[in-house]
Amino acid sequence: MARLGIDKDFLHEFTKLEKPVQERVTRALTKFGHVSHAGAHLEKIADARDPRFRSIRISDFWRGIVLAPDSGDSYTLLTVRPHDDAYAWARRHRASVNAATGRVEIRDVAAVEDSMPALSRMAETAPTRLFDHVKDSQLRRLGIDEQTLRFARVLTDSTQLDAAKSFLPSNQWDVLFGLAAGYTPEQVWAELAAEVTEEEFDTEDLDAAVERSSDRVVLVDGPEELMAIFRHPLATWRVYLHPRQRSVVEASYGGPARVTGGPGTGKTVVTMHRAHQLATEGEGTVLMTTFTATLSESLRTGVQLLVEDPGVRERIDVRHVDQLANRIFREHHGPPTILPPEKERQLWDSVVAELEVPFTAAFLGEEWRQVVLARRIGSAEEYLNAKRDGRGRALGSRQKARVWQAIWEFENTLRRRGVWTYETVCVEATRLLEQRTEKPYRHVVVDEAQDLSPVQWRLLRAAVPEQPNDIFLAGDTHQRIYNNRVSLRDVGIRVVGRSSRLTVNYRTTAEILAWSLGLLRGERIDDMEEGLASIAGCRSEVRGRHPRLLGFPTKNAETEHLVTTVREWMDAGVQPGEIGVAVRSHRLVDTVMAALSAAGVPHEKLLGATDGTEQAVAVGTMHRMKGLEFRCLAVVGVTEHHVPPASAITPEEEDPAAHRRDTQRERCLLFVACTRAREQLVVSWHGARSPFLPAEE
Ligand SMILES: Nc1ncnc2c1ncn2[C@@H]1O[C@H](COP(=O)(O)OP(=O)(O)OP(=O)(O)O)[C@@H](O)[C@H]1O
Repeated sequence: MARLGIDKDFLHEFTKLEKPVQERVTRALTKFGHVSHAGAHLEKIADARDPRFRSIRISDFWRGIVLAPDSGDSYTLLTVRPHDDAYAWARRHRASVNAATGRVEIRDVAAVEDSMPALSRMAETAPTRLFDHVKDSQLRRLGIDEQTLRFARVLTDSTQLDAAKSFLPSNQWDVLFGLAAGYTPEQVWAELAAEVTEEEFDTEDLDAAVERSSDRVVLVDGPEELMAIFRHPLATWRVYLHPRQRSVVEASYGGPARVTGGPGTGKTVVTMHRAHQLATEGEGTVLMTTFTATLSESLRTGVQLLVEDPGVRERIDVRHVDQLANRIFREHHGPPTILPPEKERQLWDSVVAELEVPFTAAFLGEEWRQVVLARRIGSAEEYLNAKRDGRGRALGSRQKARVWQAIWEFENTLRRRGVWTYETVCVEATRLLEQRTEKPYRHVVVDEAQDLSPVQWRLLRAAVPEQPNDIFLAGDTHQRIYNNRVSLRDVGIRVVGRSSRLTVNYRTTAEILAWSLGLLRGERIDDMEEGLASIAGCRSEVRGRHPRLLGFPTKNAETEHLVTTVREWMDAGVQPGEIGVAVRSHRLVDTVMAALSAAGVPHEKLLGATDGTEQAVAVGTMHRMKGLEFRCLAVVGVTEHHVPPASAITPEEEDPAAHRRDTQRERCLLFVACTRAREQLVVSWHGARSPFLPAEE
């Protein structure tokens, strides 16, 4: 029976085809998958560059190009194009097997040949060449074949290599990119070797190479699987993991492990696959968790898509961390009466007034969370001796005694009234779990780890016994958007020696990523292990438009322009659901919604997770944007005094450390918003621009 494979690049192309063409493709391939003599549907192409290319009829006007190896029975769809274009593609491209990885690769041979004469001429007069420092034998060992070798030898600078990204085989381009970026051949080999076995590959056996190429070809078992892939083509992660991601997913760890990486590097994808893997191993229930309801909702959708076996799916419990605390609490005490945040603030105010302590309610609330709860302090003595890292304002012992008095009064009032805050529910649930010998979970997998608070980490630690593969966490401290900071070590989670970093961004173009990274330049950001985190090396290999920065005299002019931009995107074929508008305040959400309404543009307020299938432009606060992505994104109202808003920043004179921390958090929030854009980003303001934006260029 024939096996159909779909090349990853085609899935990206598929999303951009018009609906009727997509339907034709699905129909043609479903028919193809049904017959036992699949070859019967394929036609030889007389002048194809690669004799193993065949064409498949999609409609009168459209053709697909399929790779049909000489032996074996697997067929891989490489591209679908208008008739003439498809044949032209087949005349330019060739498939081969990479000697180092044993995987299939496709290259535009004609483009390599066309660019050689000019590059050779330039190289003749250049004093040095890009790869002078690397021997031929080293390049060959890294999988560079003869044609790419000749090409690499005439390169004189890295912009020429950048331009070759679109036509060289991608694995080989990656190797050259690494070497040009200053990595030694050994370092590049170490990256490759982590992904492949030390096996001799038969570079003629394309069929075996297709089987090995799970990073670029998905082999489809039957029409239903094919339909599922085409229904969610953007969920390419469902079927593909980069080998580096796969090694993180499949590793066995002696204890807690974590993966870090900049935005869009696939951390969420990795956590879902990790949960799937652990649930498949079947040692017990996997808790998959994060810090908000919206995010856990999108994890749940992802898990449903990814995990087909209902038995395995049942072993993955997706819930956000406060939900877990609430569940454990209820099991023992029934539902808690929660004191809402504004009431909590009033309670602090009344404590301040009653005891006449010289501190603000905000200061006391933060001291309680970040010192008392975070360090599990239960007595005045413990508080007097406690480290107060990260708390700006120094306190003498008499001041500490007064703070403690206020905190004691606050906690005592909660007890007396029988009310709880989210934090105290979490603390109580942790106490209950610590008493249990039977823990509710065998594994815990955490996404967006940077935003969990110390009390939440303690809860998770208590929910799973300490053993191999107990906790797996993914996060990026550059994307922290709440005030929670933690030292993992302090909460009993040691990941030393079990940390991996992902560096390739799959979401955003290189232009958008580079510009967004510039927003954080110079910031010192912790790594949750008492050191500093680095985002160096985070890169995207997809090129696109530069972000557009636009200032307007008035808010009206800015929103009018936003409407025009959204219309232009839609006219260019972008679906409304693929467009997002991010703003800092709820009030601006309403303004933008009103402007889109008046213009008749379909839109909706972002309340929960979205997978881009809604037929409406998503408008939401920057906080709501976490974990999402949009093909085109406008970040609006990035105006002085609005980003950051004065209300979100502790005045410097009141507490310089808190001021720095708040400012950094707001900067990170803008960074998170901007890195949600996949292809196009527009950042605008009215009046003076936000101090976070680079000054006029
Ligand atoms: N190996 C891969 N090949 C192709 N696309 C990938 C791969 N891994 C991830 N992606 C895609 O990249 C995008 C970003 O992935 P994901 O959301 O997991 O990143 P992240 O690191 O969690 O991002 P962030 O921290 O910004 O929320 C998604 O569209 C995902 O489908």
